[in-house]
Amino acid sequence: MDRSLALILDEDETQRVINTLERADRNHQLWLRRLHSGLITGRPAFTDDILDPAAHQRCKFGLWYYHEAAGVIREHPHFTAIESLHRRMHDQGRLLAGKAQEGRAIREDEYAHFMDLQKGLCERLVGLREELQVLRYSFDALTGTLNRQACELLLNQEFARVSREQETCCLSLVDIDHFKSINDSYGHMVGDQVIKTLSGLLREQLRPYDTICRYGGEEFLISLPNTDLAQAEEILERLRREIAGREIGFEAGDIRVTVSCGLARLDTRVPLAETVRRADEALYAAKAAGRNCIRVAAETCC
Ligand SMILES: Nc1nc2c(ncn2[C@@H]2O[C@H](COP(=O)(O)OP(=O)(O)OP(=O)(O)O)[C@@H](O)[C@H]2O)c(=O)[nH]1
Repeated sequence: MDRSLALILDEDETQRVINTLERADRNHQLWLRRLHSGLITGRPAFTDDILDPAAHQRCKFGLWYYHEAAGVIREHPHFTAIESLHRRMHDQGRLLAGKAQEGRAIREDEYAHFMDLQKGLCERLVGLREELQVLRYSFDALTGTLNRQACELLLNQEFARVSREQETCCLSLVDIDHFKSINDSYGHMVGDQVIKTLSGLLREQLRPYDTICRYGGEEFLISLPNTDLAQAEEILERLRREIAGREIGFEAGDIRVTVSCGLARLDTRVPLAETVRRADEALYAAKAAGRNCIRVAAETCC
């Protein structure tokens, strides 16, 4: 899964992008059928979206690619590769159509080149669609944040990136305090709404490039890229204060919640699971210290 997609798209937006991509693909298949039909029947009546030198921009697929496709997927490697393949395929298709119209024979290698470009384009479209489908099932149904499976995938990518670029990154586990008593007092439905409201607060308070995922029932894992421990502690402290100061309004009354946070610097010298374990230990220490506070894991000693 591509990290940039996961950070920017949400579930509805992902579905919308998948729908427009599928429509563009269907339109491309229709275009391909018309071209082949003209080549095979010997009665070619090719239209402008085949013969025009700018046909790759004027065909329905081109209109999707150049005008409609959502901004975030434009950066994706599959998406950028599609441009060149689609344009070159149109160039080659125009050559084949021109020959057919003039009654000239199409060489085998000319046709094979066209089909290679079409195959490449098809592979890239399938690849992009598969990534979006994976992303579609990566969101937690209640909160709309990433689910645990997606989070583990992203964290592995983050781990590789941080190792490669020698960047600093911190992980934090954030857990609602005494959540059982909220369920017990107000019922599970209200408990669910508290979890949902908290995830909204996390998104509101954190930076767009921070990753938030629902790691367990009332527990969130946050990844803070490009952030050292002191900065991360400051961010979490602001977050903790903001949450403790908010009243969440329900029919049953206003509810205040607090959170405890365990924080650890991502250490690329040890497996990723080790950093998550240290963050979890720090969270346990925050609970033991009375809750509504942050504890920072000691650095790994090697
Ligand atoms: N409403 C709701 N409750 C959940 C969900 N997932 C887990 N829980 C409940 O969350 C509660 C967590 O309780 P504990 O692990 O004892 O923790 P706590 O009461 O928050 O206490 P501390 O973490 O020690 O402050 C359990 O009662 C779970 O049933 C969920 O998705 N919705």
